[in-house]
Amino acid sequence: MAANNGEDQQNQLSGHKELAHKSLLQSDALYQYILETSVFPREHESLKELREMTEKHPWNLMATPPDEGQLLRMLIKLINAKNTIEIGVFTGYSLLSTALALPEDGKILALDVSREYYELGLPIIEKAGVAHKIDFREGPALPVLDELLEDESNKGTFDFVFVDADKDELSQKGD
Ligand SMILES: C[S@@+](CC[C@H](N)C(=O)[O-])C[C@H]1O[C@@H](n2cnc3c(N)ncnc32)[C@H](O)[C@@H]1O
Repeated sequence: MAANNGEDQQNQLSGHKELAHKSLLQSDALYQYILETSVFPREHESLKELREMTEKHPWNLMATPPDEGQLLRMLIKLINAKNTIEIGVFTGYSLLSTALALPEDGKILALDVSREYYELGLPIIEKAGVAHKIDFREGPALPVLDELLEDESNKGTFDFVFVDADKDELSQKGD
């Protein structure tokens, strides 16, 4: 990763404060320490670019924080996931984390009611060379999941699902 200058670091610090509200950790200072010493040094340069672009968006608090992005990456690698579903893409931070963690022939069915959000991050995803792994579909996730469930041939084909939208309703589809 390229070394940060002072201004870059200042920008990152202001980003931490907003992201810390979503963290499981109760202490902003501890969260910031973890980001600086463990998360940011391991963050892929395309994820950094996407995160910094998203921080300027009025709905930036919707974005997956970078520590969770790394957890996703770890889980995907641990189970050797190949075929995944993501529900709730926004600008694509978790989607890009997943795409980077998957093998070259890995696939993500990515669902979001807004293509507009997805297209904000798409140029960065394309530059990272992983757009071919993504099948983005615009619209509510539930009908797509129902369709997948109806088709018996889909049984056992998905090995990882990240639900980051409408969790109450969609959790009923967890089986
Ligand atoms: C918390 S954000 C997702 C954050 C994203 N995972 C990231 O890494 O930045 C929730 C997203 O879910 C989308 N959404 C809300 N309800 C939905 C639904 N029923 N089906 C699909 N997407 C939905 C919203 O448009 C929004 O982009």
